[in-house]
Amino acid sequence: MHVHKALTIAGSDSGGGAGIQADLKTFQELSVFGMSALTAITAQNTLGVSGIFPLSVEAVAAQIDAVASDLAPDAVKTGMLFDRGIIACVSEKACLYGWEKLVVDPVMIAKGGAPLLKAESIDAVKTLLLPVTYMLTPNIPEAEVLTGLSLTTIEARKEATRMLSSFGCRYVLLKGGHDDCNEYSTDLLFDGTSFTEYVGKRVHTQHTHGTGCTFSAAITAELAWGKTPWAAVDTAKQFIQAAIEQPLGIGAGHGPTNHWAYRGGVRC
Ligand SMILES: Nc1ncnc2c1ncn2[C@@H]1O[C@H](COP(=O)(O)OP(=O)(O)O)[C@@H](O)[C@H]1O
Ligand SMILES: Cc1ncc(COP(=O)(O)OP(=O)(O)O)c(N)n1
Repeated sequence: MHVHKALTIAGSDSGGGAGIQADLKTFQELSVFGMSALTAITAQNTLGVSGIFPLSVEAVAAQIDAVASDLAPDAVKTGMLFDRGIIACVSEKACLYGWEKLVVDPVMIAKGGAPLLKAESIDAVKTLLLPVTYMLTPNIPEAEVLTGLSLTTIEARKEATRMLSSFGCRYVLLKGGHDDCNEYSTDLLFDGTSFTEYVGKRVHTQHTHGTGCTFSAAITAELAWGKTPWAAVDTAKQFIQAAIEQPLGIGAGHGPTNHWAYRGGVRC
């Protein structure tokens, strides 16, 4: 049996809906062996983030080295990286270990407003991380911060993906979840030449905590299986659509998505 393996470098969400927890649940659901390097611990639930405790660069580097030197991930993803030191460390390790399939979800701000990336580190994302990125998966506000453009039209979004691609990443997937007034939630994949749209019916729900983490983890899992970027995004889109359409309804605030839904639902 060939075991497909993926590594997530991200923060812990104690509430289990986003971060490392969402990534590992998604890997498991897609039959990928999940491994992790924690960047920070957050005290978090469906009502918001009440504490952030970053780990040292040494701690992050040691986890990555332990995994990469022995377990050779087929694909790697990043989530909350918090500061420039951790971004620089991930960039160095990507070069050192020759990661070809590095998915970067440029997590900046949690839905409740808590900053998960220091504002002064945004430049490091562009200069250190994007040149080693295989697929970048920004949401609309993150793409606006990275490009300085206002992304209210489809033409502006295409322009933003072109600009992001010029920073060095191979593929850019601009997510449409924040396009709230639209009946559909459409994601745009740019391969350096052409665009592919992934369209999902918008679900009117407050249970969207961790959508970005779950979506990028599903893409990473499919890449670990050796799927093309287009096929990986297609499966991930089905995964996240099911996870949003069949919420668990737990917690008093923005509840998590349902990581069991794509596979057929929760055990009763
Ligand atoms: N309400 C929704 N209905 C359907 N799909 C959604 C909804 N919200 C987000 N998505 C999808 O979830 C994925 C994550 O997108 P998004 O929520 O924009 O990311 P993030 O969590 O990083 O802000 C995308 O495929 C997006 O289209
Ligand atoms: C530890 C941690 N990492 C990332 C996020 C953000 O996740 P995301 O998928 O963008 O979901 P929302 O925060 O937007 O619901 C997080 N909250 N915590």
